[in-house]
This record gives sequence, C-alpha cells and structure tokens, in this order.
Amino acid sequence: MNSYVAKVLEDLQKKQPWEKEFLQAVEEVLSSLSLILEKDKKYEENKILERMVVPERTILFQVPWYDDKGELHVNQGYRVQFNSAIGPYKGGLRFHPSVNLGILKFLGFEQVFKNSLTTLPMGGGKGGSNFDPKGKSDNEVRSFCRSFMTELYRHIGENVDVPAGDIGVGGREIGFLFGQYKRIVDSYDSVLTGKGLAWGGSLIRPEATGYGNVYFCQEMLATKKDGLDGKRVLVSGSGNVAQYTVEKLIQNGAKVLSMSDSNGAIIDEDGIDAEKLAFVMELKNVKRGRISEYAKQFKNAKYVEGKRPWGLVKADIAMPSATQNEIELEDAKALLANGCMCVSEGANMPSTNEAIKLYVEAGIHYGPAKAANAGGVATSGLEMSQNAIRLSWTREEVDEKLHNIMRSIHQNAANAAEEVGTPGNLVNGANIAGFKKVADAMIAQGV
Ligand SMILES: NC(=O)C1=CN([C@@H]2O[C@H](COP(=O)(O)OP(=O)(O)OC[C@H]3O[C@@H](n4cnc5c(N)ncnc54)[C@H](O)[C@@H]3O)[C@@H](O)[C@H]2O)C=CC1
Ligand SMILES: O=C(O)CCC(=O)C(=O)O
Repeated sequence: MNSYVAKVLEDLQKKQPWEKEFLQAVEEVLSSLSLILEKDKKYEENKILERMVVPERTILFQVPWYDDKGELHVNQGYRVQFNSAIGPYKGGLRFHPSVNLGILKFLGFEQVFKNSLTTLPMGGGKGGSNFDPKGKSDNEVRSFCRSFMTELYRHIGENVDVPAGDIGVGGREIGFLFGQYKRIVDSYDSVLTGKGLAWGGSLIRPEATGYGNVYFCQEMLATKKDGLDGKRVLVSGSGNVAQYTVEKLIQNGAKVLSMSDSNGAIIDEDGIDAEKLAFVMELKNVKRGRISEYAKQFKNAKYVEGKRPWGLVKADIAMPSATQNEIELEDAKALLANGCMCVSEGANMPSTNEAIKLYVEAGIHYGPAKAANAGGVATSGLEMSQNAIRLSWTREEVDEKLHNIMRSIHQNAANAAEEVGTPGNLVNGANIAGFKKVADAMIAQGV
C-alpha cells in the first residue's frame, strides 16, 4: 500500500473507529488508488484523499410524526452531501432501522465513484432515517415522509441535491416526499427521481438497477465468449433490485434458483419463472408479506429460515441484491466450492473485503457494486434530463441508453484495470476510473 494512502486510512481509523462500514468502503477504494498515487503526485499535493473522505456537508435532523393511535414518535433524519465536484449531489434515501451515520457515509462515498462512472454529471450523496416502514400503515408512512421533507426541503433542489429511493423507499414514499416538497416551495422542480410516470418519472427507472446489473454481467461473460443462457443463478433480496434482476435473467434464458428477505431464503430448483415472479411482486409490493409465503404457494420450493442463499445449492452466478455485507468470507468460499464463476453486485457493498479478495485471487468474473448497480442512478440521471427538456422518452429509448451506459461502464473499468497492469480486475478499474474524473475536477476548481 502506498504511504500516502496508508496515512489517510490510519488517520480515519483513529478519528471514527466506530464507522465500520464507512472505513470498509474507504479501504476498498484506497487500496486500488495506491496503484496510481505513487506515479502521479498531484493528488497528494492537493490533499485529494483527505478531502474525498470527508463529506462536504452532513445534515442531521429530527423527524417527529404521529402513528395511527395518536402516539408521537421521533426518528433521526440524515442527508450526507458527499461530493459535488462533477454535478449536484445525487443518491438515494434509505428508511431502515439499521440506518446510522456510518452506513450513510459508506453509501454516500460509494455513490461519488459510481455516479462518476455513469458518464453523467452527478455528484454523490445519500440520506435516510432509522424509521422502519415494515408494518406501518400508508397513513403512518405518509405522516413520516411529510415530516422528513418538512426539514429536508431547504437542503435540496434540482441544481443542489436530488434524492431518490433505496431500501424502504420506493414509489409510494417518493410520492409522499414529492407532494410535501411541492406544497412547501410551490414549484414543480425536478428535485427527486423515481417519480411516478404521470408526474415526471421515467420509464425503466423502476427496472433500471436490476436490468443494468444483468447487462453488466453479460458484458463480463462476453469477455470469455459466454452468456446467460442456461446458467444457474442465485439472487438475494426480493425488493426492487432483486425483482427486476430476476425478470431480466428469465428473459435471457437463465435459471433463477433463489430469492430472500431479512427472515430467510427460498430455493426453487425448478427455477423462478415469470408467473412465480409475478407472485413475488404482488407479495412484496402490494401485500407487503414475507418471502416464506413463496414456499407455501409453490410446493417444490423450500424455505430456509434465517439463511442467505449462498452455498445452499450449486450455482454458476451470484447476484446479491439485498444489503451490505451479505456475502462474508465463508459464504464466498461456499459459492466457489459450488462452482460459482461470476459475482455481479446489485446491492451496495454486499461482499466483505475478505470475500472480494477471494474472488479476485480465484480469477472469477467480479462486478463490484459501484459499477454493476450504477444503472439505477444512471437512469435517474436520464429522468433529470427528460424533466429538464420537458419530454419523455419511450421505454425502448431509455432501455437502449441504459444498456449503452452499462457497456461504457464495463469498458472504462476494464480499460483502467488494464492500464495499471491488473487486466480483468474491475475492482481496481472501477475505483480508478471513478476517482480520476472527480479528483481532476476538484483540482481544477481549487479549494
Ligand atoms: N433501488 C435502487 O435503485 C438501488 C438500490 N441499490 C441497493 O440495492 C439493495 C436493495 O435495494 P432495493 O431493492 O432498492 O430495496 P428494497 O427495500 O426494495 O428491498 C430490499 C430487500 O433487501 C432485503 N433486506 C433488507 N435488509 C436486509 C438484511 N439485513 N438482511 C437480508 N435482507 C435484507 C429486504 O427484505 C428486501 O428484499 C440495497 O443495497 C440498495 O442500496 C443499489 C443501487 C440502486
Ligand atoms: O437513483 C438514485 O439517485 C439513487 C440510486 C442509489 O441510491 C444508488 O445507486 O445506490
């Protein structure tokens, strides 16, 4: 490791040892950057790393709201505006009880590099709350969202910061948030993405992260003249990203063997087909039920309580699409022992750094999250473009643009990996390609 990188990491570990996920994300990125920082001293002279690991602005606020029984609750709200060198802050909002500042800082930090990779002009940010939407009525979710936006509105704007969805924030929540923003500022601004189609949303945005990850996976396989047809695939999660990953995999002839939620996983050796996926979408998006219901509906499937899908069955490809650190070292070993030759990440930072090391050493295809799942935010960028020109592109037009962006991300990461003498290592490729654009913009703009 380069001495400049080692010093920045050590200082950060001393200052915030409790922000484990953030430190993990920084360590992963900085390890790759070691490869270029030795040769090009301008980044060290301009203290670029020191500036990149501290958010430009962090906003913490209280979110008071009433439940249906009239009881008052107070949650913590956050927006981490990480880096605006190449465009307005852009990144999702997460509503989940596990949310804390360290998790949002890791997500915001990753978002900076991811957004740079998309080829679109977007800075990086992330936000959310420790509010748990599980088990809450529509009325309670609306009450929470209105209170959240009553503070957040003053910190965002279409040229300042444009939030979107993430875990626990889908179309319903974006609607409530947008309604409250508009009520306060009295202006129809393109201030959120993931909006409904009738009120400024883009076709393909709901599908984009999952579809984009499948396109990225195809690009990796194509480098060995391989494809998805007949491949056995493990998918985790059963939310937005997982659902559209499964849909696109089915369309490309892959056999999807699993989905999961925070309670457990289902394994379906017959494969999840379009009809079974429709059942999951209804279960998760309308009934808001648990994935265990799948095994009651489809008798050949089995439900494994408290487990993730990795290692439960033989598979060629893994596409983690639930949450961070869902593939630990032992899971990664089990995947490889079962013949897995490709991991393409839909979730943010789903693999621990030990698991990543194992993939790289084994020489399997590995699509790191900031590259493989960038299709979601890229299509948010396309939503912003359509709002700006007051036009809507067709489904085919947006899908084609998304597909081209995923091809470019793969190509740019592969080229960057090759340039530093680590061909095929997309961890290095994505980190270095994402970094250079942002760091050079920071230098050009001065301090
Ligand atoms: N929605 C988007 O456009 C994007 C999402 N992502 C990432 O993809 C992942 C999934 O997000 P979405 O599908 O949007 O959220 P979602 O709220 O629609 O679904 C989340 C899924 O993850 C599962 N999950 C959550 N916490 C879990 C835990 N601790 N253990 C096991 N499973 C858990 C839930 O049961 C659910 O199936 C997250 O890591 C998110 O940051 C990344 C890029 C864009
Ligand atoms: O579409 C967006 O702006 C947010 C997407 C996001 O949060 C992510 O890429 O992790």
